[in-house]
Amino acid sequence: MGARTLDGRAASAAIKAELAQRVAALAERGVTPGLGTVLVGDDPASHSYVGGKHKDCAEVGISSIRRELPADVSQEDLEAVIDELNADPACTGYIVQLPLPGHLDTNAILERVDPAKDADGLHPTNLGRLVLNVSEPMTSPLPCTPNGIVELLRRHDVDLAGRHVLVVGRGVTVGRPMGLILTRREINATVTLAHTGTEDLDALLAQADVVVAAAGRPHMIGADALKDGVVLLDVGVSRVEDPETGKKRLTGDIDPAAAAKASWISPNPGGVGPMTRAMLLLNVVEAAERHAGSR
Ligand SMILES: Nc1nc(=O)c2c([nH]1)NC[C@@H]1CN(c3ccc(C(=O)N[C@@H](CCC(=O)O)C(=O)O)cc3)C=[N+]21
Repeated sequence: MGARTLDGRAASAAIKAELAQRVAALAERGVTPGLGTVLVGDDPASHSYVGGKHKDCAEVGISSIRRELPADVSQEDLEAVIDELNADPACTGYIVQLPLPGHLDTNAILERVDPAKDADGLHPTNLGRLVLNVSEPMTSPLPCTPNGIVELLRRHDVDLAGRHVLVVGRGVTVGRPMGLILTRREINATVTLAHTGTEDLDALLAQADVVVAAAGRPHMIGADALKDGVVLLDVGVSRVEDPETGKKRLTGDIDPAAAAKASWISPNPGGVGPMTRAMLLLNVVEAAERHAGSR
C-alpha cells in the first residue's frame, strides 16, 4: 500500500480562497492588506521565491510592495528601508528575504521590523510570545513553515494528539519553533528535537509517528529505522550534483526509499513550500484585520 500525499498545493489553494473572502471583507471596511518584500542581492532562487509570493498576493487581493537592494548594501541603508516600511501605512506586513549577505547583521535587521508588521513571525517579540504561549487567541503571527506543516496535517485529518513527532533540525525558521507549536494544548503532540549532532538518530526514528526533516542534509533520513505507517514531511532542500549527469538538482533530507514505510508523505515540490507561502498570506491578512480592529 503506497503512502498518501499531503497535498500542499490543494491545501494552499483552499486557504487562498478563504483568505480572498477575508480580504474582500476588509475592503468593505476600507482596508487593503499590503505585503512588502525586501530582497538583497541577485540570488536567482531568492528572486524566484519572492516572485511567487507576489503572485500569491495578486490572487488573494493583497497589494505588493517590492524593495530590491544591491548585494553590497550597507547596514545603514537597509535599516533605512526597514524604517520606511514600518512607517508606510500601505504596508500591513512584510518580510526580509533570508539569508542576507554575510556582512549584514541579520538579527539586528529582524529586530528592527515592527512586530505588528512581521509577516514571517520571526521577530524576537513574536517568537517570545510563542514561547510564552500568549499567541492564543491569535495576537501575533506564527512562523510560516512550522505553522504550514501543522495546517497541512490538519487539512488531511492527521491527528497529532499524543503522537511522537521527531523534528530533525534546529534552525530558527523551522526546527526550533516547530516544537513550540506542536506542543500547544490544542495540538498536544510529544516532540523530540534532533539535529546533525544527535547520536543514534535511528533509535529516535524507530519511535517516531511523524518525522519533520529540516536539517538540510541530503537523504540523512533513511528508510530502515522508520516504523511502518510513519508520516513524513521533508522540508530540507539542498542542491547536489547528480553523479550520472553532473547536473545540480534539489534533494530532500529524506531518502525517497522511505516512502515505502510511510502512510502519508509531503511531496517536494508541492508539499511544505506552498503551505509556507499560504501562511505568509495568512499572517498579512491577520495583521491587517488586527490593524482594522484597532482603529
Ligand atoms: N524571510 C524569509 N521568509 C521565508 O519564508 C523564506 C526566506 N526568507 N528565505 C528562503 C526560504 C525558502 N522559502 C520557500 C517558500 C516556498 C517555496 C515553494 O513554494 N516551493 C514550491 C516550488 C517552487 C518552484 O518550483 O519554484 C514547492 O515546494 O512546491 C520554496 C521556498 C521561503 N523562505
